[in-house]
Amino acid sequence: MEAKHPSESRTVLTDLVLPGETNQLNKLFGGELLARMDRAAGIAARRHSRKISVTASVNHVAFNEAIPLGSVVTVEAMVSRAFNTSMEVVIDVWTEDQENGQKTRVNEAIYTFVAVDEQGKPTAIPQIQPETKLEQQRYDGALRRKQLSLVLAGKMKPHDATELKALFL
Ligand SMILES: CC(=O)SCCNC(=O)CCNC(=O)[C@H](O)C(C)(C)COP(=O)(O)OP(=O)(O)OC[C@H]1O[C@@H](n2cnc3c(N)ncnc32)[C@H](O)[C@@H]1OP(=O)(O)O
Repeated sequence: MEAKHPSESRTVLTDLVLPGETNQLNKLFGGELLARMDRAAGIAARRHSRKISVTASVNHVAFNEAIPLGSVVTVEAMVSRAFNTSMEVVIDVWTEDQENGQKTRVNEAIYTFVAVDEQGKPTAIPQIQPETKLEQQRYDGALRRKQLSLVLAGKMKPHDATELKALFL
């Protein structure tokens, strides 16, 4: 399988924050944002793998800034690294000043998707070749994050997490 670039999976969803999607403070519900991020990340994973792709893990979410009612919110997702059957997808969330168009990065998240066949069995995917400096940084950190996620899920022994150990030794 030929390697692909992160930009080939780039997925951008832009939508408003409507009244039914906010809490008592008129800010966007965290769960609504998680759903938007999952949708964008799922499309990005499918664009990379061209296979059915399921969410295996939400590895990191930071709600850095609340998003007010009426905001224009852009969710941008891109595969940062592909392993055998799994992919790390990095998601950036932006709001847009509707007067001057200036964008502010308000949230970020990292999800893991797994490509599966019609029976739900994990299946091989193309590798990825980063092109930009940011893509290279995200690629380089992805194995460490994968190992952390697997250790936390009880699917890897801490002793086997070589990348994680390298941080401390
Ligand atoms: C788009 C959606 O929202 S889909 C709906 C929500 N998601 C789901 O319903 C998924 C339900 N879960 C599943 O179907 C299964 O658990 C799967 C397909 C995700 C994984 O199946 P498993 O039997 O655990 O497969 P397996 O152990 O072979 O792991 C497959 C890959 O996922 C990786 N993986 C599994 N769990 C995790 C985790 N918690 N964190 C990071 N990576 C993980 C493995 O390391 C492996 O990666 P690799 O092949 O690239 O090295």
